[in-house]
Amino acid sequence: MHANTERIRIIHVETLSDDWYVLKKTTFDFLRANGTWQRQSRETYDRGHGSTLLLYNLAQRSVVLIRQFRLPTFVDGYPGWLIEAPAGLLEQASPEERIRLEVEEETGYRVHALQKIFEAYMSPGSVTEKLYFFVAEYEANHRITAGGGLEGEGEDIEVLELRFDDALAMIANGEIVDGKTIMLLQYAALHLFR
Ligand SMILES: Nc1nc2c(ncn2[C@@H]2O[C@H](COP(=O)(O)OP(=O)(O)O[C@H]3O[C@H](CO)[C@@H](O)[C@H](O)[C@@H]3O)[C@@H](O)[C@H]2O)c(=O)[nH]1
Ligand SMILES: [Mg+2]
Repeated sequence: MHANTERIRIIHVETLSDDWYVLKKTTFDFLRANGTWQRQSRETYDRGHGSTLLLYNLAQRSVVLIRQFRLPTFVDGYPGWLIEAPAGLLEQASPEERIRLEVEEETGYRVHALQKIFEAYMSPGSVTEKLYFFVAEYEANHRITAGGGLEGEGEDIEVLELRFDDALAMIANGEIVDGKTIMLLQYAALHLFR
């Protein structure tokens, strides 16, 4: 088989929207496994990469999550308030640097030792974004502000400290429907709270 890059020839890139983030339509020739070329076009939405982190406390068997309004889920017919792990877009910073700032801004907790666990494309058919996943232990006295996010950016974030078993049950009963948060809680069930 041909090297992967030899199987793709970009023909044309059109910017459909360039406002807050960038939506492009790319036409390309694709060499199929059977050796024939096929012309295709796909839209890609580029909002940069992001990072997310689960704060957990083993002794208390608890985690810290946030609740915030997410318009895309609202326009899809969901009530709109999602329970999530804190997360943020990288904006030129490193994933680790960014998540420390973001967790503090959103939850009020200062992050001490953190551990990178994996990276994942969250919606690879349409969105270019890759998310960097971290976990970190927290203690009550690591909380240095109320958190809540940046009012000037429209953020109005509620901080939730939950029993880990309740958080897991909320995946099963549909109260937690955010992909990154489900991945972090399941990682915690497999590797942290045993
Ligand atoms: N004006 C305007 N502001 C926007 C728009 N889209 C996002 N913002 C603002 O941009 C900021 C982004 O906040 P972050 O905390 O950096 O990112 P996030 O929205 O929490 O995203 C995180 O979670 C996502 C969902 O899982 C991830 O996709 C993303 O990578 C990141 O980790 C927020 O203040 C948000 O209101 C927009 O279209 N217009
Ligand atoms: Mg955020």
